[in-house]
Formats: sequence, C-alpha cells, structure tokens
Amino acid sequence: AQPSAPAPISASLRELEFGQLNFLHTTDTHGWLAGHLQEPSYSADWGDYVSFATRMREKVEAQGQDLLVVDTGDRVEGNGLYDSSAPKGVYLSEILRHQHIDVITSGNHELYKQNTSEAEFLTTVPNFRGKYLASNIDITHPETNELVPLAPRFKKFTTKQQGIRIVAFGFLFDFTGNYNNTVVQPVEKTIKEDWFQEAIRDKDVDLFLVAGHVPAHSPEYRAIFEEIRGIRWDTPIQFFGGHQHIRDYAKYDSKAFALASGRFMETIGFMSIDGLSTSDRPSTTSGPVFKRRYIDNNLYSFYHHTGLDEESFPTEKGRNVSQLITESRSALRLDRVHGCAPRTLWMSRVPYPHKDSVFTWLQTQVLPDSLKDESRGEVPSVAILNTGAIRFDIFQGQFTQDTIWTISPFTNSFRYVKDVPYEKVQLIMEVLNKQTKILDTFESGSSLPPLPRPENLARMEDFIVEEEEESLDTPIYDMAALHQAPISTNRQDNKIVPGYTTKDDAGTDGDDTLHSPISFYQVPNCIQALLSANTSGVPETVDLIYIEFIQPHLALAAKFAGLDVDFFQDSDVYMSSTTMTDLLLAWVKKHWKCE
Ligand SMILES: Nc1ccn([C@@H]2O[C@H](COP(=O)(O)O)[C@@H](O)[C@H]2O)c(=O)n1
Repeated sequence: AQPSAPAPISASLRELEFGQLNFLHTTDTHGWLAGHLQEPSYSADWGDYVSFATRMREKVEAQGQDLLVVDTGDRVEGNGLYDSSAPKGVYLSEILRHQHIDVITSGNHELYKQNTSEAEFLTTVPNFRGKYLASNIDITHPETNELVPLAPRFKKFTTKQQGIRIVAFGFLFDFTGNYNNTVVQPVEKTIKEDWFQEAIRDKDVDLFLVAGHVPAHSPEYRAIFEEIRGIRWDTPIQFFGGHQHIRDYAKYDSKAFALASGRFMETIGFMSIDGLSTSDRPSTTSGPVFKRRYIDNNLYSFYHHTGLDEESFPTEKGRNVSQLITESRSALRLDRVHGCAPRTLWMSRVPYPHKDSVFTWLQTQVLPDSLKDESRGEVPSVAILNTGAIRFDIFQGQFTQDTIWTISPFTNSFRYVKDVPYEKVQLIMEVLNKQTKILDTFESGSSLPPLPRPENLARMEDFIVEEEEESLDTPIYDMAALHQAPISTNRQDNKIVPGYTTKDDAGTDGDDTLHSPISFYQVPNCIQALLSANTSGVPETVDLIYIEFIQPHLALAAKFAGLDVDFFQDSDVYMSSTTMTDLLLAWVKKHWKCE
C-alpha cells in the first residue's frame, strides 16, 4: 500500500470458494491504482494487487487448478495518477503493465477523445499483446489513416494447469459518444459477423469467456448469450462486465453467469467454476458450479484469502510497483494541499438538495461565486451542469491535487446561448431530468452518449438507512488511529464498518467483508443554478450556460421544450478555456483555507 494509506480495519470475512478455474477481475478503475488514501476498506494499491494475483496463482496452481486475471476497461479518467500528467496517462500505463492480465478490453472512457484512444492503440494494446481483445471496436490508424481493429477480435487458448479450452471475446456496450477516430459497432450487429459465428461453432471449447465493458444485466450480454446458446446449448459461458460502477452478478442460465466488479479499485472480483469438462477429462459432476465473491481491495482481505501475512505476502514485483506508484505520485505532486474541506460532501449518500450534498454545494456556492464571463456584464444567467460531471465524494480535511481530479477529471469547459426565456430553461430541465430513455427514444439512432451518472442508471430507487442521518457529521473512520494501527487478526476486534452490502442474482452473500449498509439516493441528471440575477423574482430571459458535454442532450431537450435554438451554431464559449476542474480548484483555494 502507499505510505500515506490508512491501515485496513479487521473485519469478519466470508471465504473464497475455489474451483477448477478461478478468476480475478477489475473494472472501471479510472486511474485509482494508488488505492484509496482516505478509505481503509479500499486502501491497497496496484502493487498489492500484483502480489495478490501472484499469490493466488501459486495457491491454486499448487492444487492443480488455474487462475485467470481479467480487466474490462475504463482504466482512464478519474484520478490524478492518470489525469494530472502531461500527456495524460504516461505514469499510469507504466504502472498498469506490471500486472499479469490474461484478457483485457476497452471501456468507453478510452474512446471519448482521439488522444486517449490513440494512446490505447499505441501503448496499452502493445503492452498487453495477445491479451487485449476488441470484438467491436475499430480505430483509424494514426499513421496510415486506415480503419483497423483496435486489437484482435477474439482468441482461443488453453489454461496452463488443466488445458481447459477457452474462446474469449472482448466487447464494449453499444456506446455512441466516441470521438470519430474510432468506430464502435453495436454488439447485436457484431455477433452476426462471420468470424463470431465461426468462433462459436468451434466444437473443441470447454468455456466461452466474454469479457467486456458491458453491464452484467444488459441487452448486449443477453444478445451474446442467446447467440451462443442458439449454437452451443450446453457450453458454459462466463461473462465479466462493468460500466455501471456497481457490484453485480447475473444469472443467464445454469451454465452462464456474469460478474461486474464495481469501480475505482474498491473491488477485486473473484469467480470460480468447478466441474468444467476438458479435452481429456469429461466433467465429473452433473454440471459446472459457479461461485462469486466481491473482495474489498485492502491488505486485510488479501492476507486472509491467501493465508499469508505482512512478511510472506508481498512479492518483489508487487513491492516495486507500489514504489513506482509512490514515485509517480510524488513526481506529479498529488499530495500538494490546495485547501481543507470543512465537512464531507456526498454524491448519493444524502438526498439532493441537502446541506451535505456536493450538488447543493455546487448549486448554491461554487457556480454562483465562480461562473462569470466579464463580457456578459450583469446579464442574468442560468447554469446547467450534469451530475455525472462530478465523480466522487469530497471528504472532510485536506483537499489535494489528487482530490481535484477524483471529483472532476474531465476537460469539459462551458458554452452559452443568450436570450433564452427563463420558462423554456425550466422546461428543458424537466426533460433532461426525466429518465434518459425519453431522450433516447425521441430520436432513435441518435448519437447521444449516456447522460446520467452510471450508478444512477443501475439503481433506480433510493435505499435509505434510517439511522444514518445522525451519524453523517461523524467521520466513518478515525483516520489518526488508522494510520498507526497494525492490522488486527484478533476476531474480537472486528468492527462492522459501513460499506458494500450487495444484493445480486445469487443473493446477499457476495461481499467478502461484512459491512453495515450505506444509504443511496438518486440524484437528478442535471442541476441548475440561477446566477447574477440582481432583481427579486425571476428574469424573463437569461444566458443559458452549460457544460459542453451536455450540448447534444440540451439540443434535443430544447426541441422538446419548443425552443428554436441551434445549440451547435448559436452558442459561444463562456469564460474562455476555463474548465469545470479549473473553476472548482480556484473556488477551493479561495474559500477553504486550512486553519
Ligand atoms: N467528458 C465527460 C465524460 C463523461 N461524463 C459523465 O460520465 C458518465 C459516463 O461515465 P462512465 O464512467 O460510466 O462511463 C456520462 O454519462 C457523464 O455523466 C462527463 O460528464 N463528461
């Protein structure tokens, strides 16, 4: 772990149930390879994960079993380790490559911008040659300008110990927000292509492995499942997915399951399959048995599941990777303090509006104080911001160079349209905040990227823990104590701390660590702030300021609202070259001085 990471808290753990074939899975890590430096439950880093995968491989191979490691994309955007270097990602890709990954795929974040997808093509794909799969993504080759597959479409391989024959694919969901140097072919179309049809007709296959940046419960995975099942009625299928930032497990039939392993290096997903037939050993049981576990990413869990300790657990390579992360964070000055947050601000642990909501803070303080383009004088304005632009909670205490990128990693700046009737803005807000499906169905085949926060799409209802409200002002963890405390192995000491309490298709026993539940409140897709309105009451017309990411959604919502404005032609830059990240950082430096 990183030197400044809090020690994990000892807890009651559920055991892993190993099988003939075992998997470790990460997804949506978004640059958090240093782990969480303010949350003990997730405080292991990528170096610890390198050690963990090695020790797990040693453990299962000693029993004649196999281990495969999978990552399903969105490795970029969301943490200083990726976002604060120039060019972005140079430190991250060096750290990432040290994990032995057997199957790796792209997420949507690898494709939003041309430079990101080109870095993927020129660096990450070669770093994971033979492991990186891209079943439905093409890229314009940066030198030849030809459209080529981002990586091979699929691969067939056999496992080291048992020779289990696996055909593996690597998909991305039907994403439409990519920059035009890449092409994402819809999954439903891809699976009709000859190469896929041939691959699923291969008779010498013991398992189909579908890795992808695709939600575990999704129409895309349903389509792949049905296509394979139509040809191979009996062959086991293991899906690994992601994108919605949740822990999830989907049962497609008794021989086909999908695991999604959360977000931001909070979770290492574990799967095992027992009873697979192989070329020289037909299955001995009535059918394969699938087991899943969501491991909290911390050293207490890692030691427990490997049966090792502080001395015996780390590998030399793992230690070196942790050291490389420390050096990279130091070169990027990620611990530089810009201010001190007086209290914790939550994204979804409190309702919106609420005094402890990060969105209420933005609406009532940051946007009114900071969004001002001198060239517009005192013209009243309304600013619209998508809640998905903010990616993480702000914890009470030091606000560092890393914090700014964890909450606002995108390079989005602002635009505006003048003379918009205030009442039309309210109608637009209503449309934007109706479920995104409305916008999707309005113009089917439109190229709208998803608007809501991914967590919001996955959890359509509030989950309220009644007794939580009173404890919100108390920090979850006593950080001072945690920095000194050794990991206790004394079961009596086990505390139940708030964390994941996952419910999935297999029940409520998926998490390795027993936690108390945390509230989850839905937030709107977009919030608005009325700015520079010196008059009492509402203005008749306003400058409509918006963050550029939502321009296509806004344009569509405006049509709904009967506003005749061409957002692509009639809008202009607001506060030239100021991004949301710049705005937030300047506000913090000015208002949140450390005592
Ligand atoms: N430039 C961007 C890119 C994305 N967003 C927000 O992120 C959401 C997608 O996040 P995933 O991690 O699930 O892929 C998207 O819906 C937007 O809300 C953004 O604001 N700006």
